[in-house]
Amino acid sequence: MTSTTATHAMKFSALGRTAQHLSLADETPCIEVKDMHLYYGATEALKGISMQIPKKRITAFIGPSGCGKSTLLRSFNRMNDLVDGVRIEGDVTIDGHDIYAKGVDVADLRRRVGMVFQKPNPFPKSIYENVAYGLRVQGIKNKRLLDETVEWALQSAALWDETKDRLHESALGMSGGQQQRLVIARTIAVKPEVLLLDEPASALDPISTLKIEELINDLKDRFTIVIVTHNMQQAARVSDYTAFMYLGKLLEFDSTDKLFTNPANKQTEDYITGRYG
Ligand SMILES: Nc1ncnc2c1ncn2[C@@H]1O[C@H](COP(=O)(O)OP(=O)(O)OP(=O)(O)O)[C@@H](O)[C@H]1O
Repeated sequence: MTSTTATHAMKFSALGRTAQHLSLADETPCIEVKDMHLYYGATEALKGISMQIPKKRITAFIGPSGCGKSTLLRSFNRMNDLVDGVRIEGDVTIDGHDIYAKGVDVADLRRRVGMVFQKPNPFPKSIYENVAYGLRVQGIKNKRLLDETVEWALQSAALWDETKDRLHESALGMSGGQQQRLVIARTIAVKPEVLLLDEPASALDPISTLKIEELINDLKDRFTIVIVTHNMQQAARVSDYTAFMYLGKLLEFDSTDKLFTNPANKQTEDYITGRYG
């Protein structure tokens, strides 16, 4: 560690974690992005992004407002396709499959690559029907399978104990934190491979935020997780790897321990030490 980074970057104790000694070189890639450019009309929002997001790890995207974090995240399940005037160049593959290839079933892609947004968005239905929703869309009618999957998803989302006696009550009667965990349960009920989380805790109180962070940690053995967060302490607490973006570019991507304690890039260091943002 150089004297500059020892002075200015965070210390492990400040990260609230022990060192993991992870390295991207040892990981199996899940999402591979090659020289990706994304334009909203004439505005180039992503300027040649290349990265390999590791499988069954938690990767955080950090960077100042407007640097392209959400745009990059949304390109992994083609949510940007819904925006008028978007143009994309470059390649994105997930488990080796080009997700922008002709003939890709986008609905199936979005089942495999689930997404959770900042604001909890439960459907105005019962807790049970929220979680069963994706299965019903797939045509599954077997009650036992539905019951088992709903229980599994709610257990996985650390919500079963709170909901098992009120499964048929409206999801809209839950607290914001419970609603967000319900949305995560709904997303994982269809057994996706990848979970995209776009600032999933930023609308929640500190205790609900902590529960979401614990939940993300519990899920990481089963899913590849990518999380956008404004909260650097949160990135440091929950993620294995962190990508720092700035003005549409990926400036640094490394293990979270390395990026926060010994960043290679001066702009990364300025950002994580709060000099701009
Ligand atoms: N639907 C859209 N139409 C046009 N421009 C957009 C759209 N969405 C994002 N942009 C622009 O693309 C750039 C990147 O935005 P994006 O939301 O991806 O950044 P971000 O890093 O996630 O920001 P924040 O942290 O504020 O959410 C910004 O300049 C933004 O104004």
